[in-house]
Amino acid sequence: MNKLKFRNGDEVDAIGLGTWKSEKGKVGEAVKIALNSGYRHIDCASTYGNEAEVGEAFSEIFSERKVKREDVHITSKLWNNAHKKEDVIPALKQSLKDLQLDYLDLYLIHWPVAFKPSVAAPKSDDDYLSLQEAPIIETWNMMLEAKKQGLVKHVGVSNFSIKKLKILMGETEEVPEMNQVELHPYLQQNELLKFCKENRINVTAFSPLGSGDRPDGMKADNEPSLLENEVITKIAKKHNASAGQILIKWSEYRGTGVIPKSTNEGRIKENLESANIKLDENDLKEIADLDRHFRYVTGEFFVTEGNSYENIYDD
Ligand SMILES: NC(=O)C1=CN([C@@H]2O[C@H](COP(=O)(O)OP(=O)(O)OC[C@H]3O[C@@H](n4cnc5c(N)ncnc54)[C@H](OP(=O)(O)O)[C@@H]3O)[C@@H](O)[C@H]2O)C=CC1
Ligand SMILES: CCCCCC/C=C/C=O
Repeated sequence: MNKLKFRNGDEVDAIGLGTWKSEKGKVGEAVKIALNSGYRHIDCASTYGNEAEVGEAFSEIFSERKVKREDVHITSKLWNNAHKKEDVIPALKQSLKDLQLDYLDLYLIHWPVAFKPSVAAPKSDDDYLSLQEAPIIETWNMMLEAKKQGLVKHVGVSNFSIKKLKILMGETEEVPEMNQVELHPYLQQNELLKFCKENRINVTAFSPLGSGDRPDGMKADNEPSLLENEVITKIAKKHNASAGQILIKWSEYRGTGVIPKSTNEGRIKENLESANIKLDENDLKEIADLDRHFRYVTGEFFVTEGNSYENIYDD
């Protein structure tokens, strides 16, 4: 499998397991199945509400010593209500406690959006902090402080546009090591990918299969299906593979990480096995032609009338 390399030489397997929407009562088993099947990259976040159960699974697997902690890359993310500088390290320590870990491999600022500390999901403009109350550079500096303290090995961001990366990079000496963003054939983000590559920022693709299990309130009417796209299904048939495997392999070809979510044993294993598929130039050309700038995870749930975050993505 392809690996992504950090600036200090550390590496992470391109394919990891996503855990957003993985239900309590299922997520721990999914993580254990993944680690026992060969996954060495797990994507978590405090806002997924399931880190404690993921932590139980880590504890069980690492205590068995069949998989070593140091061989697994574990990511978590700072939620939007902990951007104030005094809140960053306590939020990180809570994730470490829930995940039963001494350190994270990667900690990301989840969104370039700041809520008041008491707010989990904003309902009105009053629920946001202003840029003066929570300057992103102060949040970033605390991420770097967490790295200095050895609580995390690498730090990065998520859902950052080129414009927002440039603002951050203009004010810091240590630029993000990762940008985790939505990426799939309908949203190829070639410009962002090029910018990140030029600046040695690794990229991880989220919602690579189209995030079909989002709650209805987060879905647009008549969303296009990636898994049922006729080009993808045709290529899948040609390679005797599933549509999901083609989508995952395509991300690997582009040099990004990719973190498909599943709590189903068969699909967890199937997704990892996509590493064994080989796509040809014609497949890649046909998939490149599917780009249509379509987002599944729009960030609309952060928009309240009049707040200043209406265009999270600057596009
Ligand atoms: N940084 C950020 O802001 C974000 C990060 N993420 C991260 O990315 C991960 C993946 O994205 P997510 O939005 O969850 O969606 P995905 O694109 O990974 O899609 C998940 C859906 O696909 C199904 N599925 C999984 N494998 C297959 C397969 N081989 N064939 C058919 N269906 C399949 C899953 O069902 P089942 O479980 O039943 O298999 C689930 O319904 C998240 O879980 C999270 O870790 C996601 C969104 C935003
Ligand atoms: C309470 C969960 C809200 C999720 C918002 C979007 C983030 C998705 C995945 O990371």
